[in-house]
Amino acid sequence: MFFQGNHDDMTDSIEAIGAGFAVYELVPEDGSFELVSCNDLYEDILGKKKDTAIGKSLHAIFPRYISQPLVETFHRCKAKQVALESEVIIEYKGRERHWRSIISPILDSNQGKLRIIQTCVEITEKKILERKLTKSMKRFEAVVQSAYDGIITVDGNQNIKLFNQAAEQIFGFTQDELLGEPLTRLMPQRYRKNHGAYVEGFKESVVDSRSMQTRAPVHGLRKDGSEFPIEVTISKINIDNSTELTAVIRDISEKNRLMEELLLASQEDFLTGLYNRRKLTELINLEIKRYKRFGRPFSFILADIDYFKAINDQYGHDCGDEVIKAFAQLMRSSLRDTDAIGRWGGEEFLILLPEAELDHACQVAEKLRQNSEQLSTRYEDEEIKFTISAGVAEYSDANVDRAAIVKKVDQLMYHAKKEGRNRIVS
Ligand SMILES: Nc1nc2c(ncn2[C@@H]2O[C@H](COP(=O)(O)OP(=O)(O)OP(=O)(O)O)[C@@H](O)[C@H]2O)c(=O)[nH]1
Repeated sequence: MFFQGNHDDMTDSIEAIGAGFAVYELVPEDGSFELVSCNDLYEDILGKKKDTAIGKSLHAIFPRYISQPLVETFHRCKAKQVALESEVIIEYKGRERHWRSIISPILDSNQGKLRIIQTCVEITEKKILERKLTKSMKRFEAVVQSAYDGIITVDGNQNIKLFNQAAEQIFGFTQDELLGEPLTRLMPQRYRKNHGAYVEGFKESVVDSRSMQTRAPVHGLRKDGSEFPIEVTISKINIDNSTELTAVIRDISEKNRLMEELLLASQEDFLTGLYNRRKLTELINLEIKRYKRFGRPFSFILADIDYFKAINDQYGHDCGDEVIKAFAQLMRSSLRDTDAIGRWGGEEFLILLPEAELDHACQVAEKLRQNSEQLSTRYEDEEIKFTISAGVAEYSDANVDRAAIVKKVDQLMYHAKKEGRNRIVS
Protein backbone atom coordinates (compact mmCIF):
# COMPACT_ATOMS: atom_id res chain seq x y z
CA MET A 1 0.00 0.00 0.00
CA PHE A 2 1.29 3.47 -0.86
CA PHE A 3 0.52 6.70 0.93
CA GLN A 4 0.27 10.02 -0.68
CA GLY A 5 2.85 12.69 0.07
CA ASN A 6 4.33 15.64 -1.72
CA HIS A 7 7.13 15.44 -4.23
CA ASP A 8 9.89 16.29 -1.71
CA ASP A 9 8.76 13.68 0.78
CA MET A 10 9.08 10.91 -1.71
CA THR A 11 12.24 11.90 -3.53
CA ASP A 12 14.75 10.31 -1.16
CA SER A 13 13.14 6.91 -1.04
CA ILE A 14 12.31 6.62 -4.70
CA GLU A 15 15.81 7.59 -5.85
CA ALA A 16 17.07 4.49 -4.07
CA ILE A 17 14.90 2.17 -6.18
CA GLY A 18 16.83 0.60 -9.08
CA ALA A 19 13.94 1.27 -11.46
CA GLY A 20 12.21 4.19 -13.08
CA PHE A 21 9.55 5.36 -10.68
CA ALA A 22 6.79 7.91 -11.20
CA VAL A 23 3.55 9.08 -9.65
CA TYR A 24 0.71 10.38 -11.82
CA GLU A 25 -2.45 12.08 -10.71
CA LEU A 26 -5.81 11.96 -12.40
CA VAL A 27 -7.15 15.32 -13.59
CA PRO A 28 -10.91 14.75 -13.15
CA GLU A 29 -11.86 17.60 -15.47
CA ASP A 30 -10.46 16.05 -18.63
CA GLY A 31 -9.58 12.48 -17.52
CA SER A 32 -5.88 13.01 -18.19
CA PHE A 33 -2.99 11.96 -15.91
CA GLU A 34 -0.38 14.47 -14.78
CA LEU A 35 3.12 13.57 -13.66
CA VAL A 36 3.44 14.51 -10.00
CA SER A 37 6.77 13.07 -9.19
CA CYS A 38 9.46 10.75 -10.54
CA ASN A 39 12.99 9.65 -9.76
CA ASP A 40 16.12 10.30 -11.82
CA LEU A 41 15.99 6.89 -13.52
CA TYR A 42 12.56 7.80 -14.89
CA GLU A 43 14.29 10.50 -16.96
CA ASP A 44 15.52 7.64 -19.13
CA ILE A 45 11.91 6.86 -19.96
CA LEU A 46 10.94 10.46 -20.40
CA GLY A 47 13.92 11.10 -22.62
CA LYS A 48 14.20 14.54 -20.98
CA LYS A 49 14.85 16.22 -17.59
CA LYS A 50 12.10 15.45 -15.11
CA ASP A 51 11.65 19.17 -14.27
CA THR A 52 10.40 19.75 -17.79
CA ALA A 53 7.80 17.00 -17.40
CA ILE A 54 6.46 17.29 -13.85
CA GLY A 55 3.03 18.89 -13.85
CA LYS A 56 2.41 17.88 -17.45
CA SER A 57 -0.04 15.31 -18.76
CA LEU A 58 0.92 11.96 -20.31
CA HIS A 59 -0.17 13.29 -23.72
CA ALA A 60 2.12 16.30 -23.32
CA ILE A 61 5.08 14.23 -22.14
CA PHE A 62 5.00 11.35 -24.62
CA PRO A 63 4.09 11.05 -28.26
CA ARG A 64 0.56 9.81 -28.90
CA TYR A 65 1.57 6.22 -29.74
CA ILE A 66 2.92 5.89 -26.20
CA SER A 67 0.57 8.11 -24.22
CA GLN A 68 -2.69 6.77 -25.64
CA PRO A 69 -2.24 3.13 -24.55
CA LEU A 70 -0.79 4.36 -21.22
CA VAL A 71 -3.84 6.52 -20.50
CA GLU A 72 -6.11 3.58 -21.33
CA THR A 73 -4.16 1.27 -19.02
CA PHE A 74 -4.17 3.91 -16.25
CA HIS A 75 -7.97 4.17 -16.50
CA ARG A 76 -8.33 0.39 -16.35
CA CYS A 77 -6.06 0.32 -13.31
CA LYS A 78 -8.18 2.99 -11.70
CA ALA A 79 -11.44 1.22 -12.49
CA LYS A 80 -10.34 -2.22 -11.36
CA GLN A 81 -8.13 -1.02 -8.50
CA VAL A 82 -5.49 -3.62 -9.34
CA ALA A 83 -1.87 -3.53 -10.43
CA LEU A 84 -1.40 -3.92 -14.18
CA GLU A 85 1.66 -4.91 -16.10
CA SER A 86 2.43 -3.90 -19.66
CA GLU A 87 5.34 -3.43 -22.01
CA VAL A 88 6.20 0.04 -23.25
CA ILE A 89 8.34 0.47 -26.33
CA ILE A 90 9.78 3.95 -26.87
CA GLU A 91 11.90 5.01 -29.79
CA TYR A 92 14.75 7.38 -28.97
CA LYS A 93 16.60 8.72 -31.97
CA GLY A 94 15.98 5.62 -34.05
CA ARG A 95 16.76 3.18 -31.26
CA GLU A 96 14.00 1.16 -29.63
CA ARG A 97 14.03 0.75 -25.86
CA HIS A 98 11.73 -1.66 -24.05
CA TRP A 99 10.33 -1.16 -20.55
CA ARG A 100 8.33 -3.42 -18.32
CA SER A 101 5.77 -1.06 -16.71
CA ILE A 102 3.83 -1.94 -13.56
CA ILE A 103 1.16 0.48 -12.45
CA SER A 104 -0.75 0.41 -9.18
CA PRO A 105 -3.45 2.69 -7.83
CA ILE A 106 -2.62 4.67 -4.70
CA LEU A 107 -5.26 4.57 -2.05
CA ASP A 108 -6.21 8.16 -1.34
CA SER A 109 -7.72 8.98 2.03
CA ASN A 110 -7.12 12.72 2.04
CA GLN A 111 -8.03 14.90 -0.84
CA GLY A 112 -10.04 12.54 -3.00
CA LYS A 113 -7.34 12.71 -5.65
CA LEU A 114 -6.55 9.54 -7.56
CA ARG A 115 -2.95 8.74 -8.12
CA ILE A 116 -1.20 6.01 -10.03
CA ILE A 117 2.28 4.83 -9.24
CA GLN A 118 4.36 3.50 -12.14
CA THR A 119 7.51 1.42 -11.88
CA CYS A 120 9.51 0.80 -15.03
CA VAL A 121 12.38 -1.62 -15.53
CA GLU A 122 14.30 -1.54 -18.77
CA ILE A 123 14.20 -4.88 -20.61
CA THR A 124 15.82 -3.82 -23.90
CA GLU A 125 18.79 -6.20 -23.52
CA LYS A 126 16.48 -9.06 -22.64
CA LYS A 127 14.37 -8.29 -25.70
CA ILE A 128 17.41 -8.21 -27.97
CA LEU A 129 18.50 -11.57 -26.58
CA GLU A 130 14.99 -12.95 -26.99
CA ARG A 131 14.91 -11.80 -30.60
CA LYS A 132 18.33 -13.33 -31.27
CA LEU A 133 17.17 -16.54 -29.66
CA THR A 134 13.97 -16.59 -31.71
CA LYS A 135 16.00 -15.98 -34.85
CA SER A 136 18.43 -18.78 -34.12
CA MET A 137 15.56 -21.06 -33.12
CA LYS A 138 13.88 -20.34 -36.46
CA ARG A 139 17.14 -20.95 -38.28
CA PHE A 140 17.64 -24.19 -36.36
CA GLU A 141 14.08 -25.29 -37.17
CA ALA A 142 14.52 -24.47 -40.84
CA VAL A 143 17.74 -26.48 -41.00
CA VAL A 144 16.20 -29.41 -39.11
CA GLN A 145 13.04 -29.43 -41.18
CA SER A 146 14.72 -29.04 -44.56
CA ALA A 147 17.50 -31.52 -43.79
CA TYR A 148 17.88 -34.42 -46.19
CA ASP A 149 18.56 -36.74 -43.24
CA GLY A 150 16.04 -37.82 -40.66
CA ILE A 151 16.60 -36.08 -37.32
CA ILE A 152 15.08 -37.50 -34.16
CA THR A 153 15.61 -36.22 -30.62
CA VAL A 154 14.64 -38.19 -27.54
CA ASP A 155 14.43 -37.03 -23.92
CA GLY A 156 16.01 -38.73 -20.91
CA ASN A 157 13.26 -41.38 -20.96
CA GLN A 158 13.90 -42.23 -24.61
CA ASN A 159 10.63 -40.65 -25.71
CA ILE A 160 10.59 -38.78 -29.00
CA LYS A 161 10.46 -34.98 -28.77
CA LEU A 162 11.65 -33.96 -32.25
CA PHE A 163 10.87 -35.75 -35.50
CA ASN A 164 11.66 -33.82 -38.66
CA GLN A 165 10.08 -34.03 -42.12
CA ALA A 166 12.80 -36.28 -43.53
CA ALA A 167 12.21 -38.69 -40.64
CA GLU A 168 8.51 -38.65 -41.50
CA GLN A 169 9.33 -39.68 -45.05
CA ILE A 170 11.87 -42.29 -44.05
CA PHE A 171 9.70 -44.03 -41.43
CA GLY A 172 6.23 -43.30 -42.84
CA PHE A 173 4.99 -41.85 -39.53
CA THR A 174 3.83 -38.27 -39.04
CA GLN A 175 5.40 -36.17 -36.32
CA ASP A 176 2.08 -36.07 -34.43
CA GLU A 177 1.90 -39.84 -34.33
CA LEU A 178 5.30 -40.13 -32.68
CA LEU A 179 5.87 -37.14 -30.40
CA GLY A 180 6.01 -38.47 -26.83
CA GLU A 181 6.21 -42.08 -28.04
CA PRO A 182 9.15 -44.38 -27.17
CA LEU A 183 11.97 -44.49 -29.71
CA THR A 184 11.80 -48.28 -29.75
CA ARG A 185 8.73 -48.01 -32.03
CA LEU A 186 11.16 -47.26 -34.86
CA MET A 187 13.32 -50.33 -34.20
CA PRO A 188 12.90 -53.96 -35.21
CA GLN A 189 11.92 -56.11 -32.21
CA ARG A 190 15.36 -57.73 -31.94
CA TYR A 191 17.11 -54.42 -31.13
CA ARG A 192 14.66 -53.30 -28.46
CA LYS A 193 15.91 -55.43 -25.57
CA ASN A 194 19.48 -54.12 -25.73
CA HIS A 195 18.62 -50.56 -26.65
CA GLY A 196 18.47 -49.29 -23.04
CA ALA A 197 21.89 -50.68 -22.20
CA TYR A 198 23.34 -49.22 -25.42
CA VAL A 199 21.98 -45.78 -24.60
CA GLU A 200 23.26 -45.93 -21.01
CA GLY A 201 26.69 -46.94 -22.31
CA PHE A 202 26.73 -44.00 -24.70
CA LYS A 203 25.58 -41.55 -22.00
CA GLU A 204 28.47 -42.69 -19.79
CA SER A 205 31.06 -42.59 -22.59
CA VAL A 206 33.45 -39.70 -23.04
CA VAL A 207 32.52 -39.10 -26.68
CA ASP A 208 29.65 -36.76 -27.51
CA SER A 209 28.74 -38.32 -30.84
CA ARG A 210 29.27 -41.64 -32.53
CA SER A 211 28.26 -43.63 -35.57
CA MET A 212 26.15 -46.69 -34.72
CA GLN A 213 27.11 -49.06 -37.52
CA THR A 214 30.76 -49.49 -36.65
CA ARG A 215 30.12 -53.04 -35.44
CA ALA A 216 27.09 -54.28 -37.38
CA PRO A 217 24.56 -52.97 -39.92
CA VAL A 218 21.63 -51.16 -38.33
CA HIS A 219 18.00 -51.37 -39.46
CA GLY A 220 14.98 -49.15 -38.95
CA LEU A 221 11.32 -50.18 -38.80
CA ARG A 222 8.76 -48.39 -40.98
CA LYS A 223 5.16 -47.79 -39.99
CA ASP A 224 4.12 -50.57 -42.41
CA GLY A 225 6.33 -53.01 -40.50
CA SER A 226 9.05 -53.27 -43.16
CA GLU A 227 12.70 -53.08 -42.19
CA PHE A 228 15.32 -51.08 -44.03
CA PRO A 229 19.06 -50.48 -43.63
CA ILE A 230 20.06 -47.16 -42.05
CA GLU A 231 23.16 -45.20 -41.18
CA VAL A 232 22.84 -43.59 -37.76
CA THR A 233 24.95 -41.03 -35.95
CA ILE A 234 23.94 -40.18 -32.41
CA SER A 235 24.95 -37.25 -30.26
CA LYS A 236 24.13 -36.20 -26.74
CA ILE A 237 23.60 -32.98 -24.85
CA ASN A 238 22.84 -32.41 -21.20
CA ILE A 239 19.80 -30.25 -20.51
CA ASP A 240 18.53 -29.68 -16.95
CA ASN A 241 20.43 -32.69 -15.57
CA SER A 242 18.94 -34.98 -18.17
CA THR A 243 20.70 -36.31 -21.28
CA GLU A 244 18.93 -35.71 -24.58
CA LEU A 245 20.02 -37.80 -27.53
CA THR A 246 19.72 -36.79 -31.16
CA ALA A 247 20.00 -39.30 -33.97
CA VAL A 248 20.75 -38.33 -37.58
CA ILE A 249 19.39 -41.11 -39.76
CA ARG A 250 19.94 -41.89 -43.42
CA ASP A 251 18.02 -44.53 -45.36
CA ILE A 252 20.73 -46.48 -47.22
CA SER A 253 18.49 -48.99 -49.05
CA GLU A 254 19.23 -47.33 -52.39
CA LYS A 255 22.93 -46.98 -51.64
CA ASN A 256 23.13 -50.70 -50.74
CA ARG A 257 21.29 -51.64 -53.92
CA LEU A 258 23.72 -49.61 -56.03
CA MET A 259 26.67 -51.12 -54.19
CA GLU A 260 25.38 -54.60 -54.98
CA GLU A 261 24.98 -53.62 -58.62
CA LEU A 262 28.49 -52.20 -58.70
CA LEU A 263 29.90 -55.27 -57.04
CA LEU A 264 28.20 -57.46 -59.57
CA ALA A 265 29.44 -55.25 -62.38
CA SER A 266 32.96 -55.40 -61.08
CA GLN A 267 32.83 -59.22 -61.24
CA GLU A 268 31.62 -59.30 -64.80
CA ASP A 269 33.35 -58.87 -68.11
CA PHE A 270 31.60 -56.05 -69.94
CA LEU A 271 31.58 -57.65 -73.41
CA THR A 272 30.69 -61.26 -72.65
CA GLY A 273 28.98 -61.18 -69.24
CA LEU A 274 31.47 -63.87 -68.11
CA TYR A 275 33.52 -63.43 -64.95
CA ASN A 276 36.32 -60.90 -65.23
CA ARG A 277 39.95 -61.49 -64.31
CA ARG A 278 39.46 -60.10 -60.80
CA LYS A 279 36.63 -62.51 -60.01
CA LEU A 280 38.51 -65.43 -61.53
CA THR A 281 41.52 -64.64 -59.36
CA GLU A 282 39.26 -64.65 -56.31
CA LEU A 283 37.78 -68.01 -57.32
CA ILE A 284 41.19 -69.56 -57.94
CA ASN A 285 42.31 -68.44 -54.47
CA LEU A 286 39.21 -70.03 -53.01
CA GLU A 287 39.81 -73.32 -54.83
CA ILE A 288 43.43 -73.37 -53.67
CA LYS A 289 42.22 -72.89 -50.08
CA ARG A 290 39.71 -75.72 -50.54
CA TYR A 291 42.41 -77.97 -51.90
CA LYS A 292 44.61 -77.24 -48.90
CA ARG A 293 41.74 -78.10 -46.57
CA PHE A 294 39.98 -81.02 -48.28
CA GLY A 295 42.69 -82.24 -50.66
CA ARG A 296 40.43 -82.25 -53.71
CA PRO A 297 42.31 -81.38 -56.91
CA PHE A 298 40.84 -79.03 -59.49
CA SER A 299 41.83 -78.10 -63.03
CA PHE A 300 42.23 -75.15 -65.36
CA ILE A 301 41.77 -74.65 -69.04
CA LEU A 302 43.26 -71.56 -70.68
CA ALA A 303 41.78 -71.26 -74.18
CA ASP A 304 42.80 -68.72 -76.80
CA ILE A 305 41.18 -68.04 -80.17
CA ASP A 306 43.62 -68.76 -83.00
CA TYR A 307 44.63 -66.05 -85.44
CA PHE A 308 42.19 -63.68 -83.87
CA LYS A 309 44.14 -60.65 -85.08
CA ALA A 310 43.46 -61.80 -88.64
CA ILE A 311 39.69 -61.86 -87.98
CA ASN A 312 39.87 -58.31 -86.66
CA ASP A 313 42.00 -57.20 -89.56
CA GLN A 314 39.87 -58.84 -92.21
CA TYR A 315 36.35 -58.16 -90.94
CA GLY A 316 36.83 -55.35 -88.45
CA HIS A 317 36.85 -55.00 -84.69
CA ASP A 318 33.06 -55.31 -84.33
CA CYS A 319 33.19 -58.65 -86.05
CA GLY A 320 36.00 -59.68 -83.66
CA ASP A 321 33.70 -58.75 -80.76
CA GLU A 322 30.93 -60.91 -82.18
CA VAL A 323 33.32 -63.87 -82.43
CA ILE A 324 34.37 -63.36 -78.79
CA LYS A 325 30.71 -63.30 -77.73
CA ALA A 326 29.94 -66.41 -79.80
CA PHE A 327 32.80 -68.30 -78.18
CA ALA A 328 31.64 -67.13 -74.71
CA GLN A 329 28.17 -68.51 -75.47
CA LEU A 330 29.66 -71.76 -76.72
CA MET A 331 31.59 -72.20 -73.47
CA ARG A 332 28.48 -71.46 -71.40
CA SER A 333 26.48 -74.08 -73.20
CA SER A 334 29.29 -76.68 -73.19
CA LEU A 335 30.27 -76.49 -69.54
CA ARG A 336 28.68 -77.33 -66.19
CA ASP A 337 27.08 -74.71 -64.00
CA THR A 338 29.69 -75.42 -61.35
CA ASP A 339 32.53 -74.57 -63.74
CA ALA A 340 33.66 -70.95 -63.59
CA ILE A 341 34.25 -69.34 -66.98
CA GLY A 342 35.90 -65.97 -67.32
CA ARG A 343 37.70 -63.69 -69.72
CA TRP A 344 41.33 -63.64 -68.74
CA GLY A 345 42.53 -61.20 -71.39
CA GLY A 346 41.58 -60.01 -74.92
CA GLU A 347 40.72 -63.30 -76.65
CA GLU A 348 41.97 -65.52 -73.84
CA PHE A 349 39.53 -67.40 -71.57
CA LEU A 350 40.12 -69.23 -68.35
CA ILE A 351 37.92 -72.06 -67.16
CA LEU A 352 38.10 -73.31 -63.61
CA LEU A 353 36.78 -76.84 -63.11
CA PRO A 354 36.28 -77.55 -59.42
CA GLU A 355 36.85 -81.14 -58.33
CA ALA A 356 37.97 -82.11 -61.86
CA GLU A 357 41.13 -84.12 -62.42
CA LEU A 358 43.38 -83.55 -65.41
CA ASP A 359 41.87 -86.31 -67.58
CA HIS A 360 38.38 -84.93 -67.20
CA ALA A 361 39.55 -81.36 -67.85
CA CYS A 362 41.32 -82.51 -71.03
CA GLN A 363 38.11 -84.13 -72.25
CA VAL A 364 36.21 -80.91 -71.59
CA ALA A 365 38.85 -78.86 -73.42
CA GLU A 366 38.82 -81.26 -76.37
CA LYS A 367 35.03 -81.07 -76.59
CA LEU A 368 35.31 -77.28 -76.55
CA ARG A 369 37.93 -77.35 -79.31
CA GLN A 370 35.74 -79.55 -81.50
CA ASN A 371 32.64 -77.46 -80.88
CA SER A 372 34.56 -74.28 -81.76
CA GLU A 373 35.75 -75.85 -84.98
CA GLN A 374 32.14 -76.69 -85.84
CA LEU A 375 30.84 -73.25 -85.03
CA SER A 376 30.40 -70.58 -87.62
CA THR A 377 29.55 -67.07 -86.63
CA ARG A 378 27.49 -64.93 -88.92
CA TYR A 379 28.68 -61.35 -89.24
CA GLU A 380 26.93 -59.24 -91.87
CA ASP A 381 27.15 -61.46 -94.96
CA GLU A 382 30.15 -63.42 -93.78
CA GLU A 383 30.39 -66.81 -92.11
CA ILE A 384 33.32 -66.59 -89.71
CA LYS A 385 35.03 -69.77 -88.59
CA PHE A 386 37.68 -70.06 -85.89
CA THR A 387 39.59 -72.59 -83.87
CA ILE A 388 41.07 -72.51 -80.39
CA SER A 389 44.23 -73.61 -78.68
CA ALA A 390 44.20 -74.50 -75.01
CA GLY A 391 46.48 -75.45 -72.17
CA VAL A 392 45.13 -77.73 -69.43
CA ALA A 393 46.63 -78.14 -65.95
CA GLU A 394 45.64 -79.74 -62.69
CA TYR A 395 46.21 -78.22 -59.28
CA SER A 396 47.24 -80.98 -56.92
CA ASP A 397 50.25 -79.64 -55.05
CA ALA A 398 49.72 -77.34 -52.09
CA ASN A 399 53.23 -75.91 -52.52
CA VAL A 400 52.30 -74.36 -55.85
CA ASP A 401 50.83 -70.88 -55.56
CA ARG A 402 48.29 -69.18 -57.78
CA ALA A 403 50.83 -67.32 -59.90
CA ALA A 404 52.75 -70.52 -60.57
CA ILE A 405 49.75 -72.59 -61.66
CA VAL A 406 48.46 -69.80 -63.91
CA LYS A 407 51.90 -69.47 -65.47
CA LYS A 408 51.96 -73.22 -66.05
CA VAL A 409 48.64 -73.31 -67.89
CA ASP A 410 49.70 -70.25 -69.89
CA GLN A 411 52.88 -72.00 -71.02
CA LEU A 412 50.88 -75.07 -72.00
CA MET A 413 48.58 -72.92 -74.11
CA TYR A 414 51.63 -71.43 -75.89
CA HIS A 415 52.91 -74.94 -76.58
CA ALA A 416 49.59 -75.64 -78.27
CA LYS A 417 50.07 -72.52 -80.40
CA LYS A 418 53.64 -73.45 -81.24
CA GLU A 419 52.67 -76.98 -82.17
CA GLY A 420 50.31 -75.69 -84.85
CA ARG A 421 47.19 -74.39 -83.03
CA ASN A 422 43.72 -75.93 -82.92
CA ARG A 423 44.89 -78.34 -80.26
CA ILE A 424 44.98 -79.07 -76.53
CA VAL A 425 48.20 -79.46 -74.53
CA SER A 426 48.35 -80.70 -70.94
N1 LIG B 1 37.62 -57.32 -81.55
C1 LIG B 1 38.31 -57.42 -80.43
N2 LIG B 1 39.62 -57.63 -80.53
C2 LIG B 1 40.34 -57.78 -79.40
C3 LIG B 1 39.77 -57.66 -78.13
N3 LIG B 1 40.75 -57.85 -77.23
C4 LIG B 1 41.90 -58.08 -77.91
N4 LIG B 1 41.67 -58.04 -79.22
C5 LIG B 1 42.60 -58.23 -80.30
O1 LIG B 1 42.96 -59.59 -80.40
C6 LIG B 1 44.16 -59.67 -81.12
C7 LIG B 1 45.04 -60.75 -80.54
O2 LIG B 1 46.14 -60.91 -81.41
P1 LIG B 1 47.38 -61.82 -81.12
O3 LIG B 1 47.71 -61.74 -79.65
O4 LIG B 1 48.40 -61.43 -82.07
O5 LIG B 1 46.89 -63.25 -81.31
P2 LIG B 1 46.17 -63.99 -82.51
O6 LIG B 1 46.01 -63.10 -83.70
O7 LIG B 1 44.91 -64.58 -81.99
O8 LIG B 1 47.22 -65.08 -82.81
P3 LIG B 1 47.46 -66.36 -81.99
O9 LIG B 1 46.94 -66.20 -80.63
O10 LIG B 1 48.93 -66.53 -81.99
O11 LIG B 1 46.75 -67.44 -82.69
C8 LIG B 1 44.80 -58.28 -81.08
O12 LIG B 1 44.75 -57.71 -82.34
C9 LIG B 1 43.90 -57.50 -80.14
O13 LIG B 1 43.78 -56.15 -80.52
C10 LIG B 1 38.38 -57.41 -78.08
O14 LIG B 1 37.77 -57.28 -77.01
N5 LIG B 1 37.69 -57.28 -79.23
